[in-house]
Amino acid sequence: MTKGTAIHFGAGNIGRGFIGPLLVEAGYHVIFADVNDTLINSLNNRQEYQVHFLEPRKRRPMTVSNYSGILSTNDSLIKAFANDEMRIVTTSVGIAVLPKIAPAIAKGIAARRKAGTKAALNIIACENGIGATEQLKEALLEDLSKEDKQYVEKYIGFANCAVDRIVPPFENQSSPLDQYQIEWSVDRKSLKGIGERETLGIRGMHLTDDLLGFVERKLFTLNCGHAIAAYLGYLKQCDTVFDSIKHKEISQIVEDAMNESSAALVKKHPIFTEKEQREYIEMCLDRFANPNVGDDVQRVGRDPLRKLSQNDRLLGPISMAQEYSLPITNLCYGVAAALLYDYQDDPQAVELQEKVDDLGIVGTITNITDFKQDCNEFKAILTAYHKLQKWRS
Ligand SMILES: NC(=O)c1ccc[n+]([C@@H]2O[C@H](COP(=O)([O-])OP(=O)(O)OC[C@H]3O[C@@H](n4cnc5c(N)ncnc54)[C@H](O)[C@@H]3O)[C@@H](O)[C@H]2O)c1
Ligand SMILES: O=P(O)(O)OC[C@@H](O)[C@@H](O)[C@H](O)[C@H](O)CO
Repeated sequence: MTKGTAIHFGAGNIGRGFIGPLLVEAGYHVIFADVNDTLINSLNNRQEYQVHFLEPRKRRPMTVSNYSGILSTNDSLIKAFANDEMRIVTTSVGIAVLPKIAPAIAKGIAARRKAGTKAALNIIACENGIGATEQLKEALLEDLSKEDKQYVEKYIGFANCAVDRIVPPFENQSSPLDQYQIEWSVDRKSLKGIGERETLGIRGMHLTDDLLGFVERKLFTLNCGHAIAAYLGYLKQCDTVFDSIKHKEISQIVEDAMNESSAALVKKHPIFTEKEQREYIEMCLDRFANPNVGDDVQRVGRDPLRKLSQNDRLLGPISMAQEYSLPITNLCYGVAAALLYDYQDDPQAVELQEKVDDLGIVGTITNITDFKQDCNEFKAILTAYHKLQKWRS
């Protein structure tokens, strides 16, 4: 049964491997919008692709069809917004790219209002980060007229979400995509056009009134452990997270850091019990140690400055633990390992190391973390940094 049309910005790993397939399976025609014309041409030429599951237990690949691809700069995309059948807009472009796609969405909304479309449209940014959809909304409101803003209030929902599926990179544009586990938790109260008990009819989408809990659980547990495994693995010259987690001393720090984060998380978000968090950590460790997922440490560690930002997976759990005066030693190892990340093909790693060269490590920790030099967190990061320096020598 057809449910209408969806636009998904970013036809990369998570777009084609997770969100796109769920929307197609739910009965939407999905328009993938991307800046990469080779990718768009390849999608349009193939008309279908397969998604392979990398779980240890065998599942049949899924065939994805009922989609089309369009360059995100193409004006036809704006026209597509005006269509009454257009019901959902999702993104997975990377959180820093959201301001770049905001003008196209703003133009699309203006076209929808001018066409007199009264059907609700929901926008969900599926990025790793807190409040990604909110950030997108703020960026696109700048481009809207007063009438468009009134229209937004009435007909356009902007819902934050937590999105979890490890989708490692693939070798060439036409390769099947591989994936592992699902979570797509969406803020129920921000959606438009659905009743109290309704859903958007997307299997695997979980509507919740406690979204922040799900976002922080995912970012501060899974992504936290994942990033620490990547940065420590990089120091030991590991190619993948799987290789990294085989090192006992790495897996111990990763597990202990996730435990430190969890101890604070269950206090802040009592919707999760300690037992559930223990099981969640087990599930994360199983996923990191899955030999079928060849996930490069460079993908998982990408953009270290973003990962070292205040509310992200490394400093976020430390602040949360500070609120309850809980231990943070292993989380500080994670921060220190990130500070040592010097992969030359990652522009943020290069910028980070230039900062260390300019300010020294003490100045860099101050600049990035805002911790005072005499506080325990600062000292723990500095001590860990000096210990981890020896790993690469
Ligand atoms: N891969 C995962 O395991 C995973 C899981 C959960 C969440 N995420 C999040 O999903 C987002 C995307 O991750 P990914 O791994 O799919 O990255 P990716 O690099 O594979 O895909 C990003 C896509 O966005 C496209 N893009 C870039 N700029 C664009 C623009 N201006 N307009 C339209 N498209 C543009 C790129 O061409 C690319 O195809 C990130 O925020 C990431 O944190 C990834
Ligand atoms: O996408 P990033 O750079 O925020 O984080 C890298 C990985 O930790 C991430 O992509 C995970 O694979 C994903 O979040 C799992 O759901």
